[in-house]
Amino acid sequence: MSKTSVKSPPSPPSKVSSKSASIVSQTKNDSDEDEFKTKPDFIYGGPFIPVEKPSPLLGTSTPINMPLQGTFKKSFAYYSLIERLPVILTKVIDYCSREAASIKSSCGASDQDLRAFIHYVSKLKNDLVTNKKYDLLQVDTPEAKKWNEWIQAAPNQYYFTNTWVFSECYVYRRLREGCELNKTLANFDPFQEQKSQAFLGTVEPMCVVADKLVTMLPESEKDKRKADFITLIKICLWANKCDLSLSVGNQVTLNGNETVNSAIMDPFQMITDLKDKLLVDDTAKAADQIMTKAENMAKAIEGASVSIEAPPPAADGSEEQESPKVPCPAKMTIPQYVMFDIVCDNAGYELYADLCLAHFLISQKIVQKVRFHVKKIPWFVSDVTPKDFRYVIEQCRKANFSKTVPQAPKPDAVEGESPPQPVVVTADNLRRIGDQWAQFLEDGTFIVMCDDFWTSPHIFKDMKKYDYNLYRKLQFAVAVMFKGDLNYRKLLGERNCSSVLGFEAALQGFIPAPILAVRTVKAEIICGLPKGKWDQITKIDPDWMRTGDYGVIHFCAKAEPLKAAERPCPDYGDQCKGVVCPT
Ligand SMILES: O=P(O)(O)OC[C@@]1(O)O[C@H](CO)[C@@H](O)[C@@H]1O
Repeated sequence: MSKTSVKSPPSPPSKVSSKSASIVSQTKNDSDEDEFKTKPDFIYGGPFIPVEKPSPLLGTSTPINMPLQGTFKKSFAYYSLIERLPVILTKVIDYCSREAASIKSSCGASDQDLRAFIHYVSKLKNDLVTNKKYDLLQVDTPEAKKWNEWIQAAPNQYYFTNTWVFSECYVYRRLREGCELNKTLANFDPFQEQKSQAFLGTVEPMCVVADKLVTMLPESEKDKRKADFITLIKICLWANKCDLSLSVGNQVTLNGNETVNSAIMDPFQMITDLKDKLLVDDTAKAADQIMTKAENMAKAIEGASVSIEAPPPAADGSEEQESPKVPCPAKMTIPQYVMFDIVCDNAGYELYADLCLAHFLISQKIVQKVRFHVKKIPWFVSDVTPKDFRYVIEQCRKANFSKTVPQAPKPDAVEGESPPQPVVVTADNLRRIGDQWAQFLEDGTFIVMCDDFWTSPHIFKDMKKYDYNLYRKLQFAVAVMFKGDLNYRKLLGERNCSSVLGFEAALQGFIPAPILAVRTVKAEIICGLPKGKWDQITKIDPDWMRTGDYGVIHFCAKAEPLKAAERPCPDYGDQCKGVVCPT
């Protein structure tokens, strides 16, 4: 393991690609790529002599066991900070200038409001590319105060030399602050338009999936149920290719941006086609163990509800009964429902795939509820917010699509045999399942949650420390599925662990419930590979970890047992009326 120091002094990053050079050159004119010449802050009476400071950046990739950070110039973290994130911010500025009229009218914002926002984002971008020290947040909310505490407690408060995940999350949090500081823009989502466009570009595969999903919904026998469960997890996996932050806001299609009018875009075919790109496949284990655990949990809940929900008649024999008992979440050791949790990633087609899996789990009566964890604020361009969640369901309900693809005659067709029927894809089933999802949302079968923790910079092994309540909530789930690359990085602690390290060890103790990690590989961090696999793929394509072309599905069945909580329940606190609560 390298002993590289990560607490280096700040300096502007030294190397930029041609694409982002213009961004950096606004504030930087270093001619030497590897040395930084900076001006001293002030010299009494003397000339301003360039002073050589050692570069805090290193011309290497991330050493094993080091945190991912912009310090390492051959890493994707560095590339992302110097190239992707500035382009994403530039696109926000361009969008606000181009669409100023419509933004102003939909938000009720003035010219001045929008100008102030653009100015804020420009400064943010400039601070990022010149590796300035983080500014504290200015808004006065409890959540912003916490952010300021985290910033001040960070061992390194500079964009390139702090961990990549902290700097990226900080940028998206600041982008939000740019809106919060202007009342009229408080609900403005600068990525809304990109997300809507992305949705509309994937209606065809949605229709194909809907047509198949409806055949998977009627309660089926065990083997078919397991096979369908596995298929839907894989649909969820490859849906993670649709990520607008990786493409810096450009639209992505499932089949690599190819527009093929002569064929149907079939996500089920993709599962077969990409079989060799799935590097870890724990789906069979996950399906078996989740179904068994869910069954056992359902029995335990049934047993417990007899004793909790049916209080004995009043002692004096009167009709009056005690009020229904509410189990205290802090003391509860058996959940109230069999629940499957999804920590969502991208909106649009990826969320659609998650909803299909959720629908299947409910229809097969494997679980009783599905909780979707989404982001409270716009995040990493395409991450799901509560508004995006409603949008996807509403769009499915009113989708309109029809495509007919003639089929080529079979090569061995005999004379006079009628040609094969054309394949017709419509949105009929898509609308049906959309209606059902709206109903699930209304009756509480689907629950949307947006805890602040998901938009914090913390890795998941620290969840207990920073948000014990959320950790406790996750413990009630039969399993938690974490979607996407960013969640994967947070699961593995944003550390470049050995690629052969087992998934359970890589989680570093974060196992509130059995964990299913479903992610296409878009950053240089991975675990659970067979020995030699990493070298083998790297020889074929040195950039394979940045493309999203490969995938992993890990499952860790082991979980921390659900015991009475160490702390009082924050939901009820002093007002607790729970049967098991001692107060
Ligand atoms: O979480 P997702 O949508 O699968 O991927 C997010 C992503 O595109 O952005 C992050 C860096 O900006 C990386 O983790 C990854 O490349």
